[in-house]
Amino acid sequence: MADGIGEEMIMPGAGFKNVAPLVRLENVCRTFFMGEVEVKVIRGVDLEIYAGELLIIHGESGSGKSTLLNMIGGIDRPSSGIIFFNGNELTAYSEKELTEFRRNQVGFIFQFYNLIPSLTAVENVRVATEIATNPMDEAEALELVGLGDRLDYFPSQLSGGQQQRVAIARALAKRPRLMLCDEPTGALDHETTEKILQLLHRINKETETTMVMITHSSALLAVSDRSVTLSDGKISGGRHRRAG
Ligand SMILES: Nc1ncnc2c1ncn2[C@@H]1O[C@H](COP(=O)(O)OP(=O)(O)OP(=O)(O)O)[C@@H](O)[C@H]1O
Repeated sequence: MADGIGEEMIMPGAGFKNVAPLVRLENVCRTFFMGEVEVKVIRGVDLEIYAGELLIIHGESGSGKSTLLNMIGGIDRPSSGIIFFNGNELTAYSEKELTEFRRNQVGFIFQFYNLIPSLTAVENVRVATEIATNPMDEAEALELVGLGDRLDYFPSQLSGGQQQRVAIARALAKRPRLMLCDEPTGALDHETTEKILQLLHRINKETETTMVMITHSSALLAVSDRSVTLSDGKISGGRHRRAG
């Protein structure tokens, strides 16, 4: 067994031990039907995510990482099992409550930035702030990601890394409790990847926003608080950063 890998190591790190989890998954399963064929993608996941931590989810392609992230973010619902957010049973929410939850509590960042081409950077961020209850100023959010001088640029006038920064600002501007990042650097070159991951790490530490991220980057793994591995629809192991 590799150093630091094992059942005991998927428990939260030292700084997170004595707090109630922000998110708790209990025996979560997700099955899809392809015609008559039943595909069991997530097969009994128990997981706790602590406020302020940066958790990495690993796993081979097709292991169910995005499916799991989507259920945590209220984009999708489990076929069975329970998810709690901040002590409330997310899986019992109505569609309306789930929409409110996504709007106010969750910032999503995807591999492809999903910016609206006809809107400027500041207008793209406004798409999120307009419907959030306690947003930050759009310019402030863009300032935080290093784009204070690009407020009026359209996506086509920005590099891939800058477009992802706009997407990060859009997620951050809602002041979400939870940021969910699904391969946020999947479309970027090595150098830009490092910069975006550094930015996300800085945001996690400075704003204490809880972050769950699917990434293959070993650089981020070194500084993340904890990682878990998804294999065959279950959590098969993980590790957390050692103190010191
Ligand atoms: N809506 C759906 N309908 C049917 N099957 C689905 C659906 N969504 C996901 N799946 C299946 O679930 C499995 C896991 O998909 P998922 O995208 O969660 O994996 P992943 O680990 O994120 O993969 P990757 O690293 O390649 O992005 C795949 O076999 C996929 O085909």
